[in-house]
Amino acid sequence: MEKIIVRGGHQLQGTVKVEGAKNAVLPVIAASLIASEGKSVIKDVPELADVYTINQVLENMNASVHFDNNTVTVDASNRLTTEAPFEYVRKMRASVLVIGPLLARYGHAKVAMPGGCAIGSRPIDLHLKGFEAMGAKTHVGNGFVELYVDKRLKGAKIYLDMPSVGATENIMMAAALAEGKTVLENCAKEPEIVDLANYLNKMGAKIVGAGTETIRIEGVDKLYGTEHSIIPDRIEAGTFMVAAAITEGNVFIENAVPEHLRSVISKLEEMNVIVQEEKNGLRVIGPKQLKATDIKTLPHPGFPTDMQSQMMALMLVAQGTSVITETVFENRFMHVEEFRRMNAKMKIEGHSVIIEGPCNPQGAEVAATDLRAAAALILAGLIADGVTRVTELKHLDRGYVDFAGKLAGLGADVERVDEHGNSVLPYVHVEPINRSIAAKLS
Ligand SMILES: CC(=O)N[C@H]1[C@@H](OP(=O)(O)OP(=O)(O)OC[C@H]2O[C@@H](n3ccc(=O)[nH]c3=O)[C@H](O)[C@@H]2O)O[C@H](CO)[C@@H](O)[C@@H]1O
Ligand SMILES: C=C(OP(=O)(O)O)C(=O)O
Repeated sequence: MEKIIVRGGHQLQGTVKVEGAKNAVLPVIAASLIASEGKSVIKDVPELADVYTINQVLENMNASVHFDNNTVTVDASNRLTTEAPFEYVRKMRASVLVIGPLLARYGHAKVAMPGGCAIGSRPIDLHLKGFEAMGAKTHVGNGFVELYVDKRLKGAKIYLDMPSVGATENIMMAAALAEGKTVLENCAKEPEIVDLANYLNKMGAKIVGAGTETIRIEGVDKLYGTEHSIIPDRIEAGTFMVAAAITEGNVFIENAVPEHLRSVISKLEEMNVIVQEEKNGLRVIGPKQLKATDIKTLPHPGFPTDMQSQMMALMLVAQGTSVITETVFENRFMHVEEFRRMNAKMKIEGHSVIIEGPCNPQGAEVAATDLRAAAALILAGLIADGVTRVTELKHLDRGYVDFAGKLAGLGADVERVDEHGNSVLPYVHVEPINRSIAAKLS
């Protein structure tokens, strides 16, 4: 079993470059299924396990997919099959994003039910309600959800009970090729929604209002392959902002987009961190003494749940009592137990965690419970006394390209090793063919 070994006590300095956003590229690749003519060329694609998974989902449906040099090319002009089996959906919930494109193009989609995961139950009822409003019939059975529509989806007025990112994306993709107009209200406003709408519009769709709470979509008859560059990953950027802050470092985070990170910047500033906007990125300077604060996770532009565990690591060493309240996912505190193994003083009360700081973090053997928890435990390791060993790196590889290598490049003592303690190449440097096989097997 591979581990990341962190020896704490190094200030981070230098420049780190942010990759394309995982949460933007997954729906964009899924949306490529909708182009019945021409190739889709997607640039600035990060080499993540999740990208390999979504590529396999598409290949399994008979689309031709090529991934090289941070560019994914999809040719979906063949006749596709319309099923996504459990082996993919189990690994990555975003696999359900193929439903919208398939249903719109073929009037049929069959996808394994995603089930719960380490951060909550994560149903897809809002996706299904949206498709049903557009005329689809839904059947759930034998672990699958199957959707049909006679002839073509019809545009509809749809109100989302909550601003779900995935439901907004799935319905927007379906509506792009539906007959007539769709008005989607109370939708998610994340930058990744805007990126997907821009991509669909380049394919020939007519979508306005993405990034606001009402999106209007005029359905078109056909969509075509196009070229698109993925926006930078605001969560990877935020994670490195915390890395700089927690180590009293001074790091330039290249490609970080300040407009995507307002809530994170504001909370870091409340904690005494200096954040400077520079050309093409953000500089973050960690203070001698961090100050406690409170955070409530919310849909964008509120504080992102995907930054919650990293901020918890920062609060361990802040002066005073901090409170984090999680409102997006029902159970995203699995990492609290792992932080406690590192001497954190934390208490869970309902949907909140109370963190008594500053503690004196101690190195320990800890297990990543989800993707962001993996990063957060490594961040805590950067300032812990002694050695921290983080296992369950399959979570980390879903969302961070060479996290250990990038931290080491900033001066951290971080190394990825195999079960014998030998240094190993990060996921990104393993030969593509082996990565692809590894993704299939894991
Ligand atoms: C690949 C991707 O982009 N993942 C992101 C996406 O996940 P995802 O799209 O799954 O997140 P959603 O915004 O849909 O989920 C938000 C909340 O709504 C609930 N819900 C959602 C859909 C539904 O049909 N019914 C329902 O009850 C979920 O259980 C959750 O409690 O947005 C999340 C919230 O910002 C991020 O943490 C994830 O990193
Ligand atoms: C929860 C996350 O992703 P996913 O929705 O793909 O599980 C995340 O990126 O932190």
